[in-house]
Amino acid sequence: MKTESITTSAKIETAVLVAVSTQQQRPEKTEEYLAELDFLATTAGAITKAKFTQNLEHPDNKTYVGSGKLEDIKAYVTAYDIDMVIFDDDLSPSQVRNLETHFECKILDRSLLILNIFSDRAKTAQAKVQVELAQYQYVLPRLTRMWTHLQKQKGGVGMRGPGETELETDRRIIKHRISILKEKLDKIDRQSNTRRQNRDRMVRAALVGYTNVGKSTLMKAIAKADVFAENKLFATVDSTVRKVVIDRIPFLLTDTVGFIRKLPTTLIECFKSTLDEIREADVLIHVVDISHESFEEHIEVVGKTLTEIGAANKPTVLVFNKIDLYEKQLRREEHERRRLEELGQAPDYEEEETEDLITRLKRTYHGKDEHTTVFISASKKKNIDEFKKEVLRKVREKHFEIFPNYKKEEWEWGGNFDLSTDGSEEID
Ligand SMILES: Nc1nc2c(ncn2[C@@H]2O[C@H](COP(=O)(O)OP(=O)(O)OP(=O)(O)O)[C@@H](O)[C@H]2O)c(=O)[nH]1
Ligand SMILES: [Mg+2]
Repeated sequence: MKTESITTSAKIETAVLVAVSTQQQRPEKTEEYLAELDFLATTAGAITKAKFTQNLEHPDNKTYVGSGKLEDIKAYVTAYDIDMVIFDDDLSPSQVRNLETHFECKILDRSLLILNIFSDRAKTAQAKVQVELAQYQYVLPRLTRMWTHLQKQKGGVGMRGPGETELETDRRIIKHRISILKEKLDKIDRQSNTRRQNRDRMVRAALVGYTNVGKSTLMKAIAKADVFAENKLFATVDSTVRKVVIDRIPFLLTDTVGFIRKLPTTLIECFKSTLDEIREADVLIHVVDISHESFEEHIEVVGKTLTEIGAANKPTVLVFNKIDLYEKQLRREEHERRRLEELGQAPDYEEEETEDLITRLKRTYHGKDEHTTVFISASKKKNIDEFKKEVLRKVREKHFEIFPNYKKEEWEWGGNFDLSTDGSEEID
C-alpha cells in the first residue's frame, strides 16, 4: 500500500567548527582536536559543514579569532544558513556576547556541547540532576541568549534575546533552581552513599578510560551486563555496577563515564558522586583504544583526571583494547605502502609492527606504578581469558587483604549467588 510520506523528523542542524593553533597547541594537534569536536557535534546530532582554524599567539579576548577570520566565518555562515558555530575552547561571557551579536546564530563551546550530550544521555535521577546542575552552573556567568538555547532544547522559550531586566530575572530563577538542584543532589548522594556502604564489603574494581574506548563493551563481555555501548562519545553517563565472580572470587565491577580532553575541572566535579565509584575503587581497569592515533595522549589525560579527582595510585590493569582494529589498520597501511613501493613512491618511514608496539608499551607501562598491561579485543573476545587473569590477580591481592581468612568453599554470600561457576549478577 502506498501512503503519503509524512516528514516528522526535525531538521538536522548544521554547524561550523572553529579552533586556534598556538605555541602550546601545534596545528597537527588542532586538527585532531577538531576531529574530536566533529565527533562530539555528530553525537549531539549536528552536521559539521566546515572547519576554520587560525594561528594566533593566544585566542582573541573579545572574539576568540581575529577580525579577518571572523568575517570569513560570517560569510560562510550566512551563505549556507548555518545553525551554530562551535568553538573548541571555552568562551568567556563577553566572548559569547560578542560572537552572538556578530554571527546571529547559536554559539557553543566544547563544554556546552558535552553538557548537551550528557543531558540527552542521562537516565538515572542522579545523573539527570547532576547534568542539569552542571548546565546551570556553567551557564549562569555566561547568561546571554545562550541560556535560551538550552531552554529551547528542553521545549522552553525560543531564541528570543532577553533584555537586561529579563536577564536579571533569569539569573534569579537560575540561582534558585541551582539551590533546589543542590539540595536534591545532596539527598540522592546520601542515599547512594548509604547504598554503597550497605553493599557487602567486596573488592571493588572500576572500568575507567577515555570516552569511546570500549569500557561498556568490556563490561558486557565479562559481566554479561546489558549495558549500552555504541560508537558515539559519552554513550555511558550513568554508572552501572555488577557483582562478578571469577574463579570463585567475588568482586564488584563498575562501568563509568568516559573522560575527555579540555573538560574543565568544575564540570567534572558536578559528577562527584558518580566519580566516587572510581575514588572508592580498590582496583582500576584503565581501558585504552590502541587503534586511536592519540591513544598515548588519552592515557595521559585519564591519568591527569584521576589525579584531579583524587583517584591516582591505585593498583591498575592497563587494558589495550581494539587490537583487532589496530591490526586491520596496520594491514591496510602495509598494503598501501606496498602499492606505493611498486610505484616507486613509498614513504621512507616504517610503520611500527604490532609486535614492536606491544613490546614497547609493555616496556613503558608494565610494572610502572603497580600497572600490569594486557592486549585484547573486547568486541571480538580476543585474549579475554588473559584479561580476566590479570584482573583476578589484582582483585585477589585486595581480597585477601580484606578477608585474610577467606576460604573459597566457606564463603557466605549475602544473597544466594552461585560461586561455583564464573558469572555475574545485577545489583542496584
Ligand atoms: N573493533 C573493535 N571495536 C570495539 C572494541 N571494543 C569496543 N568497540 C567499539 O567501540 C565503540 C565504543 O564502545 P563502548 O563500549 O561504548 O565504549 P565506552 O568506553 O563505554 O564509551 P563511553 O561510554 O562513550 O565513554 C563501540 O562501537 C564498540 O562496538 C574492540 O575490541 N574492537
Ligand atoms: Mg560506556
